Amino acid sequence: MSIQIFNTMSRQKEPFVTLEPGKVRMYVCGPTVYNYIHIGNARPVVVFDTVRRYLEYSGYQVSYVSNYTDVDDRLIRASKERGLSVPEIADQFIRAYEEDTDALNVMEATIHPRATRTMPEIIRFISQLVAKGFAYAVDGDVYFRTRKFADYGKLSHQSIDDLKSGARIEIDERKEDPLDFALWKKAKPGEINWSSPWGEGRPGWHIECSAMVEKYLGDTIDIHAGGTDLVFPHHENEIAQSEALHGQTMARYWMHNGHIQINHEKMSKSIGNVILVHDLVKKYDPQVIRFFILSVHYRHPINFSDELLTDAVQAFNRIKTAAYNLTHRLKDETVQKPDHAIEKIYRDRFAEAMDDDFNTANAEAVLFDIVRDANIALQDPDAPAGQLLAYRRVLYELSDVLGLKLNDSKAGILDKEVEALIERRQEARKAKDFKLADALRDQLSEAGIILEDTPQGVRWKRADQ
Ligand SMILES: Nc1ncnc2c1ncn2[C@@H]1O[C@H](COP(=O)(O)OP(=O)(O)OP(=O)(O)O)[C@@H](O)[C@H]1O
Ligand SMILES: [Zn+2]
Repeated sequence: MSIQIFNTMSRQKEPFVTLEPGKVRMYVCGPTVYNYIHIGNARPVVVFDTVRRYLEYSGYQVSYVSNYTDVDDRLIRASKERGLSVPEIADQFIRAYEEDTDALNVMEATIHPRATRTMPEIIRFISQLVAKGFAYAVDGDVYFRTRKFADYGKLSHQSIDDLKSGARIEIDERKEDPLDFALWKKAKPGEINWSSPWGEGRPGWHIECSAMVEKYLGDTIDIHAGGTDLVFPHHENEIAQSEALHGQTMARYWMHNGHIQINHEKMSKSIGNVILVHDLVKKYDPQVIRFFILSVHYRHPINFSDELLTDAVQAFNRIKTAAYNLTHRLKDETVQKPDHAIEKIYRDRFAEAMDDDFNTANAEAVLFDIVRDANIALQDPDAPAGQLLAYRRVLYELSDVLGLKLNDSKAGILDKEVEALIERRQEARKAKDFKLADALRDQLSEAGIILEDTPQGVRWKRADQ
């Protein structure tokens, strides 16, 4: 079977066929860099990094572009509040983004363009839209003439008239039509700005992406991706701008990840219900966070809870422990030849899961199949080394495709994870949820952690120390 991708445009899975054989051009809408990223923002980063890794594993050469939106209203507001310039704020949070995504083992993008460094291309793009009659300038602003683009609404499956009646659109006297959206915004006094044929100003958010896609990947690309909140209006507007100008399909496959929610509400900076990656990595191994994000199919929502993360600690620990035990058992072996037939079984199952619209939940289940079978073999003192070596190799290989690092120099659970589990157990006891408290004690004991309740609090040690 070939790779199948669920395309938001057609609302169905389609066989993946690239524009150019063996090559993938992929663009993922990146963060607006005015704050730390939360676990919701981390989801598209991890998911599409995994898509990229799997495409490369399958033999494609991938050009992966992900932008930084480094100027917009929120950056301007943050700059005023903190008395720093917009580029200073952007630099700070680009660094923070790099740190967080490095921790999550996200591969470096082929190119990470910044909107503010793409200004000549953005201005030229807008000028060409004006020249073609798809945009008009009013008093220093420039708007896109939405109704002139006949396919508007095709990605979000809405007609222009539905949009008009349903939309929360501010009435703006200067626009010809309420559906028109800004390509260029006139600068307010003292605001950061760039010179343009329409005066000093800055670009709208949507046009940045159209210009960066065109500059770095071309008029038609293979995959365009982001969170599902970007379908409308962001991606709809990108399509309108790019297809109006180029007269050809902007992207062949549109992929959108579901949201991470808290209490069934989207995690979002504007609501304030966020859990920052920056904070979460202090409590959990970043590999566990990545494992957790991939444990659900990317299109499904995830209702975030500490409980899910502590389950992930436990589950990921089983994989690391098996990897450690295999390495330990094989360390005196001189046999170099793995049992290829065994490797193939799991590789095929893994490919079947990932070919089916990147079903990482099923792909992780294949890792657990390996762990289960390897643990059985490890119990057998006569298990052939070639078999154990195959388990070890395929476990590492497939974990690596998911971007999961199995550091087997030290088996098991990290100190900070033990502390997170203990903290949760204390909370459970305070809430008189003794069932959960006991379950957490069992979970820790399975991971080789012994708890001792003392008048000074909980002490813990490792069984093997
Ligand atoms: N709760 C979430 N779950 C999954 N993806 C999300 C979530 N919130 C934002 N995203 C995605 O994160 C990426 C970065 O977007 P951006 O920096 O513009 O965040 P944002 O939309 O401003 O976040 P917020 O909603 O918190 O303000 C986008 O692809 C967006 O779809
Ligand atoms: Zn975009």
